[in-house]
Amino acid sequence: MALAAGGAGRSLVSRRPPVAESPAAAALGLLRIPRRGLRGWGKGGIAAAMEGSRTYMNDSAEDAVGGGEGALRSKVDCVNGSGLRRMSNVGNSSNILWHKCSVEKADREQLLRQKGCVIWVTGLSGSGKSTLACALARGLHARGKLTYILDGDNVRHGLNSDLSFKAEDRAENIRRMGEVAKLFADAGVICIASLISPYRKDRELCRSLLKEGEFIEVFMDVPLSICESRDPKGLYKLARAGKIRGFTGIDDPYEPPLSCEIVLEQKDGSCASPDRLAGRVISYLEEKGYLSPA
Ligand SMILES: Nc1ncnc2c1ncn2[C@@H]1O[C@H](COP(=O)(O)OS(=O)(=O)O)[C@@H](OP(=O)(O)O)[C@H]1O
Ligand SMILES: Nc1ncnc2c1ncn2[C@@H]1O[C@H](COP(=O)(O)OP(=O)(O)O)[C@@H](O)[C@H]1O
Repeated sequence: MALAAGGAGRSLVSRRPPVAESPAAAALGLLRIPRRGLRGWGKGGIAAAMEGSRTYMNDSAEDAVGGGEGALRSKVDCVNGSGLRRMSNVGNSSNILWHKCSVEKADREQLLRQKGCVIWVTGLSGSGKSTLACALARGLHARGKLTYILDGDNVRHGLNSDLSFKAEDRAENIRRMGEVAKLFADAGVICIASLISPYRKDRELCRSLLKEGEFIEVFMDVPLSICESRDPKGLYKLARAGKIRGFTGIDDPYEPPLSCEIVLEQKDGSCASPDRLAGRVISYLEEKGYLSPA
């Protein structure tokens, strides 16, 4: 339960032992719970401190105030900011509170004996993204690693079914995929996101959601002529006939990465098998330590 300062904050103060404010904590908008105990702080002063610092108390802070040795450690945690947190305004969401849990990414990674990350596969339609994603999932599964594929086509069947292929909808499609992929990585899963993601800035935005090294961009570097000759869904044919407008590579741009972690090149007469391509990505993961526990 998160209690807001003001009305709810005041009622908390009147029910609970009081909390002190230090200048540094005030500057950070945090409240400090003193080691020596919680007696002797006037209700009015506490309420003023809470209002002044726009600080809020969550469950763990309330538990910490409950007393005992264990609680003292929790109180120190509160000082460090794990118990007391600031309300945020994010986008159109106001007064929201990040709730932290003591079971964290590293714990899940220990359990799974791997590191959560995002393998972002980008390329033209027909470049082999989905095929690579499957080969990769198979290869990693065989090694006992937990993966999940977020395929552009598939996610457009549900979560992203409200989005078209115009530029702003593609951007939103990619942003949502990036956010979902980030959640999977946080779960400790090796998330394979496979979508055209044609615009550089949208891919960069997704990269920026993750920690350094956790976003592994794989470019399916396959010439349009090969993709078009494959045309497994007949979409290029329809696009050339003007029956699909804004088709990537035909009348909508694809911006290849300027620098990315892995380039899987396929040229006429030198197409490595999907398993071989997947093997290159697996070797990269091994080298970077993603297949071992945190
Ligand atoms: N206009 C247009 N341009 C490109 N692709 C189109 C279009 N219309 C439908 N399709 C089909 O949708 C699949 C691409 O979806 P994505 O979510 O990966 O696209 S994007 O990242 O938002 O650009 C893509 O799948 P893949 O062939 O697997 O890439 C196509 O089958
Ligand atoms: N490495 C490869 N070598 C030869 N053909 C491939 C390879 N990878 C994929 N393909 C073929 O190319 C076509 C498009 O592959 P797909 O994975 O659906 O591409 P995308 O998801 O990028 O649209 C399919 O017919 C698939 O069998």
